[in-house]
Amino acid sequence: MNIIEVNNLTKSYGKTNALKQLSFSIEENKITGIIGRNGAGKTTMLNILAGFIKPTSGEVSVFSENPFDNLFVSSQSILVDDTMMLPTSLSLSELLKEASRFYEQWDETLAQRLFDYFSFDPNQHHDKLSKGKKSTFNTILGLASRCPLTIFDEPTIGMDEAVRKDFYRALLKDYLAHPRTILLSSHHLNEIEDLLEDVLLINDGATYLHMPVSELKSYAVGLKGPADLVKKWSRGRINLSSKNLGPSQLYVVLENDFSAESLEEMKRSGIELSSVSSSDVCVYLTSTSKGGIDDVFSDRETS
Ligand SMILES: Nc1ncnc2c1ncn2[C@@H]1O[C@H](COP(=O)(O)OP(=O)(O)OP(=O)(O)O)[C@@H](O)[C@H]1O
Repeated sequence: MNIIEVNNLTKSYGKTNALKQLSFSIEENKITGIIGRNGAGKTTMLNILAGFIKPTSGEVSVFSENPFDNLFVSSQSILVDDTMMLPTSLSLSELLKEASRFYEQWDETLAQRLFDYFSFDPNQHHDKLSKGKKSTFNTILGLASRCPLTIFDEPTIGMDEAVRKDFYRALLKDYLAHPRTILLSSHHLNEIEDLLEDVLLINDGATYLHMPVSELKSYAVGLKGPADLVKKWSRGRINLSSKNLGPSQLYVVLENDFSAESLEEMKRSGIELSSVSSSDVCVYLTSTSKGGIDDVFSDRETS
């Protein structure tokens, strides 16, 4: 069953089109990574799903309802991000108590265990927390709420590496024990890909790709070797990235629609094949140039 249906969703801010005819659907009880470059429209889209922003046009349905300003949708979903506005007059322990009153499926024990594990002071106030601690507290709300739709928009901002790992682990363990629909936006696909079932790649306000992460891992292949040979195999193929590795050596990343026989033949002819991480695939697919940052320096290097 689809919990989210988005059709031709557009959101404009004056002349800026943050979302352009975005369409996708999300199945119940899956973890989907929301991936995209800066300014792609991820936050705008997630805020529309949570009912905080009204679309300019198009259709959005969450739990079969229009999410905008919808009490049912807000009781069944939570959006965790670094702009969460929590009452400054309440202490952290009072905030947890308030959350337990609002969210039907709130897990008191989990909230308290995570709170203690991350060494929070119950009398501390949210607005006085450091950036990383604020993010950590917000993720406790996200996990313990056990909302059927849980949205994390770049939840690890400011967290150190150990806390990020702990959060991902806690998310996975809790999800396995209590499956629900989770959307997780991040700029670090390499860190979260093992958690994900699907990836939704947004580029310039539109859906670029929506597929199981396992498929994304084999989406592309890297070819390195003599330039003439690499060029021969690249002919007529979709080239995602290309880099000169010296006067006669070339590295290209191609969409991997080669047969097993072709890949074997390439190897025999002296081409080195390599896998391309799903994170790199997303970067290449959404890049405006084939050579990446190297293109900025290309004329200087050859002059
Ligand atoms: N309130 C706003 N007013 C005007 N423009 C906005 C507003 N919010 C977002 N935008 C614009 O909409 C586009 C999409 O922004 P959005 O924050 O959704 O992208 P994002 O993918 O979350 O980016 P990032 O990865 O950098 O957080 C950007 O061009 C942004 O400048």
